[in-house]
Amino acid sequence: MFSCIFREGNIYKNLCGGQWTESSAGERIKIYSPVDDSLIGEIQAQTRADVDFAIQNAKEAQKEWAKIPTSERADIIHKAARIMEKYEEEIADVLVKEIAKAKSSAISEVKRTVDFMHFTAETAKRMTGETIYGDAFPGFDKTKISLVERVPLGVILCISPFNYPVNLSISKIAPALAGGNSVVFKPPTQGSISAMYLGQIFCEAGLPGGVLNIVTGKGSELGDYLITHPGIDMINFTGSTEVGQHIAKEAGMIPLLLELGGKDAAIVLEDCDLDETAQNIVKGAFNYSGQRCTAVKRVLVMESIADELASKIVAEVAKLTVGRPEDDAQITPLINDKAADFVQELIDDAIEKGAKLLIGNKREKRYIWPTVFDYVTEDMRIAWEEPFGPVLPIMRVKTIEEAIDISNKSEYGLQGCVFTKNIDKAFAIAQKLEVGTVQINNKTERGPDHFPFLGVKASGLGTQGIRYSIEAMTRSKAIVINLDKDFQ
Ligand SMILES: NC(=O)C1=CN([C@@H]2O[C@H](COP(=O)(O)OP(=O)(O)OC[C@H]3O[C@@H](n4cnc5c(N)ncnc54)[C@H](OP(=O)(O)O)[C@@H]3O)[C@@H](O)[C@H]2O)C=CC1
Ligand SMILES: O=C(O)[C@H](O)COP(=O)(O)O
Repeated sequence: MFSCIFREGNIYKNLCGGQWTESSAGERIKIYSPVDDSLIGEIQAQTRADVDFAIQNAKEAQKEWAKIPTSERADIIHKAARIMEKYEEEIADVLVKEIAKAKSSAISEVKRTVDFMHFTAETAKRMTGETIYGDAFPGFDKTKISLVERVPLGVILCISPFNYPVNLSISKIAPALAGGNSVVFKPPTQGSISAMYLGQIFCEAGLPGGVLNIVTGKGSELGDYLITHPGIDMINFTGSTEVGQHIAKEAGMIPLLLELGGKDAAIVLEDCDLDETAQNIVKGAFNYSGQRCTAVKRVLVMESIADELASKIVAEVAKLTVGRPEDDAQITPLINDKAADFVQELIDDAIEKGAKLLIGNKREKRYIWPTVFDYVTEDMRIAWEEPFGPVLPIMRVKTIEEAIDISNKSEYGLQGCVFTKNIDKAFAIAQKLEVGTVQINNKTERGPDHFPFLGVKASGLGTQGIRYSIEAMTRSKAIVINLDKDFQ
């Protein structure tokens, strides 16, 4: 086997067709740290010809990979997970520099990814097909039997976002491979170096050449060529609603799994435990500086307890540390200037339209101090738009119906949460919220990773989650046996 060394100095190469490749145009993209603008490394700016090469290799390798018994495919995924543990510290350090994730969260991302891989390998081994007898349908009998198995879709294009470049990449790649597919993986440009370790670990684990192929380059330049390529059989994408909707328009008649933006609401009723609720909301809103699709992005609170909740939220927010990710600060610089400018725009709009600033509205370059507004009204952008940054709007409501109505008016439908001790009320609200998942007495969040995770409306299409992802990237194949009726 060729050596698994994916970098020379700080120049990173891509695993492609079982080789470590460079851009055929000889072009590279420099990756700088959002923390201090230092140069972290250079990735390949690949061309259309490189994409063709990756997809052609994926196509050929998939045929053989699908023939390998599931247990052997699972063994390779287990092995890759064990190898990833070896790189835990190194990958976490890259995440800290490349996407400004606090060190402890970066370590958690790697650990969660290792667990995800082991669970995927085990789940794949336990997935079964089914046998259906004809006699349940009028006019047929037991001589007609359908044997239904799940078969791979072929070549899966996996595209992941910057905020979890390791975990949200493996949450596509591992289930795709487990199901017998090959993969063309396009990591986020800011996040590529962290994501590139996946090529390294699968190479070390002995994954056959061509089964996993990495393509790097700017989505705005290479994206359309990838998503419309006739060699791609399915697209599994996590990222912004804007790009997700563009993919849905352009991709043609292939299956899509899209996990997009959100505007998750926390509905807070009078009888909740206010201390726990405030702590939950603050964690949910400000982890990784709010750069999570599942972040709590607005609070809809009953008027009678709004003052008390707001002061408890402010007390929790005041404890958050702002600083460098290597020092494990809770609020770290946003991913780029554009993101910080956008968050500042939403803050300025809220102030201009009369929201009451409770804490925050301080900025230094890409650092935005955690900001909370009270008395946010429906005419303000922050009531509807996803900041992907550390800003939390509080909207006061008079009734449960009003809270449900505001929650459902959003274009998004990822998650929602309800805080109350009354399970009957919680359940009734949960049933009315137009979202993929409702959390009762907990912040909105994706995990544990074997639960279904999905968005409705502009938040997505299809369902992720270990078993659900394997199902989404395989299809039913039926073979019907027609027995001789004379032997019945
Ligand atoms: N629902 C969910 O599970 C999640 C949703 N998100 C959402 O993602 C957004 C933040 O992530 P961000 O990375 O900025 O999202 P983007 O949509 O900007 O980018 C996501 C990925 O798509 C690529 N891309 C960009 N343009 C195209 C194109 N035309 N065709 C194909 N691929 C393309 C990007 O590449 P490049 O980096 O080179 O531009 C990147 O790899 C937020 O809106 C957030 O809510 C994030 C995480 C989870
Ligand atoms: O990228 C995201 O925002 C994730 O899908 C949410 O994951 P989390 O709830 O585990 O942070």
